[in-house]
Amino acid sequence: MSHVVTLEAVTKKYGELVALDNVSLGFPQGRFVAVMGPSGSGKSTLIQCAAALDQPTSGSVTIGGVDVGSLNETKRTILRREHVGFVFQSYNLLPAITVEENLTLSLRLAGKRPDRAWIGELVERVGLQDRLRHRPAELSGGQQQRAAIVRALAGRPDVVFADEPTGALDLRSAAQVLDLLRGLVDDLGQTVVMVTHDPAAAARAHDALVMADGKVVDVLAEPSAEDLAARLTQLARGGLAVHAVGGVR
Ligand SMILES: Nc1ncnc2c1ncn2[C@@H]1O[C@H](COP(=O)(O)OP(=O)(O)OP(=O)(O)O)[C@@H](O)[C@H]1O
Repeated sequence: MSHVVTLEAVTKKYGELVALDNVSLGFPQGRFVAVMGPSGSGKSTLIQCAAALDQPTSGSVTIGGVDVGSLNETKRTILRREHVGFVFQSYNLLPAITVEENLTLSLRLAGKRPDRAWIGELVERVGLQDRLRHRPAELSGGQQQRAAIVRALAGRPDVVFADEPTGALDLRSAAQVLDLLRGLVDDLGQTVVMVTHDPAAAARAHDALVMADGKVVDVLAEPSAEDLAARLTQLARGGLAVHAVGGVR
């Protein structure tokens, strides 16, 4: 199985605090991977390092075959722009421009010509054809998040990192966003890595990676919400038994 992003022995320290502790894993091409774990377990730090937003203290990260540690800041920015898409809990659409302009802004700033046919296909997939000329504030939260997903995919990234993408949404909108992410993986072969606190959301992923104390302590293939909730409860009580490893190395 080829990996879009690989971490080898990645450690991230903040002073004495070890936020990531010698983590080695790969995010496989065309899989939807959820990252779960108690607060402070290192989920955000893992994603920040895996997405080249932050540098590990030691170890290496490879994105699309490129060793991130070998790049200077400018080249890292270009690597992120060309290979990585981001979806945030708070959508992060610019309020003063239309939805359509938001979808292509970062491509245009990078001097790229947006692929209109591809973006049109994505817009249709997320059902926002009649919302393109509106400002983001005129859309519901679910619609704004669906627009943010189109924006993340507009440049055909190798991997999309989604940080609590359903955290601000009601149940129905959250389900639509999760269906959409899963469909992008199953139908288009997109690779998606999603941080979530919600076992039901993580259960829509192919694999769920469970973190505790800066380590990956479980990888559950085709996880159920019940199994994940039980595992998180166990971790909250201090249990660290290591379970069988599935599709994510
Ligand atoms: N910039 C920073 N400076 C100092 N400590 C940090 C910094 N960022 C994270 N940490 C610490 O590193 C550890 C891991 O934090 P991280 O944000 O990765 O956890 P998390 O699992 O994403 O938590 P949450 O679910 O609450 O968002 C925590 O102890 C946190 O306090």
